[in-house]
Amino acid sequence: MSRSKPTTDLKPYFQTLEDLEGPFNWNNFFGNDNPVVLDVGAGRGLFLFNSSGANPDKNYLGLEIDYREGRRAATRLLKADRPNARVLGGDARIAFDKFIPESSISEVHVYFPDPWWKKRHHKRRIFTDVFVRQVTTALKQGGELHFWTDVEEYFERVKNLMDHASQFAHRDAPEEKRPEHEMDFQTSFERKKRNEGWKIHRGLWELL
Ligand SMILES: C[S@@+](CC[C@H](N)C(=O)[O-])C[C@H]1O[C@@H](n2cnc3c(N)ncnc32)[C@H](O)[C@@H]1O
Repeated sequence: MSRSKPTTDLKPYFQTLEDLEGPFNWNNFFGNDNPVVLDVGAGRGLFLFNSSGANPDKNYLGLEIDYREGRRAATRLLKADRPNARVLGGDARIAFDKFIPESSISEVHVYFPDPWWKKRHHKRRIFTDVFVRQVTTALKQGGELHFWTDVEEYFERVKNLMDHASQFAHRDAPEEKRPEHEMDFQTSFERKKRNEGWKIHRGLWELL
């Protein structure tokens, strides 16, 4: 993982938690009051890129602990001139704790988080009971939590956590379609995993 300093020419598309002070004021951050969507572990930013283009009336913020990946995602957004999308370098768990105001987020998306296969490493997974509490605090009423993974055991664990989160209602995830174009997958990992033939488990919950 690369934690080297960001190149400043990517500002404001890429900034790090160290560069900023929390909690954010979204109007100052994005320059408008449009709904804010978070992508936790944004990777190379395909979701940010496609969704910010398709929904110019929403603001997108990717949280990415690997600065090199985050810069790559931000470069894509800079080249496409997407004023409604940004990447924040740093640990999403710290971002939720210190930077994201309560009841201010419309959607949280978690796509293919690192599975940390070994049981003794499961505590390093991003999606834990603490994370559910952080997302509950961050989301507005009616806000959505999207979670996709190819790891069945991780999905079952998340379903179990969400079954116990009484503030959330389970909703049907959108129907799975195979995009015609390789750039139209939801994320780079979706493209990779589906091309390898893996089944994708998809969950959607709404904050009541
Ligand atoms: C397997 S990749 C998936 C990337 C992307 N969501 C996709 O579907 O293509 C998981 C990503 O989560 C990032 N990540 C892991 N832990 C994180 C954390 N605590 N905060 C922010 N990003 C994290 C990793 O650096 C990596 O880019």
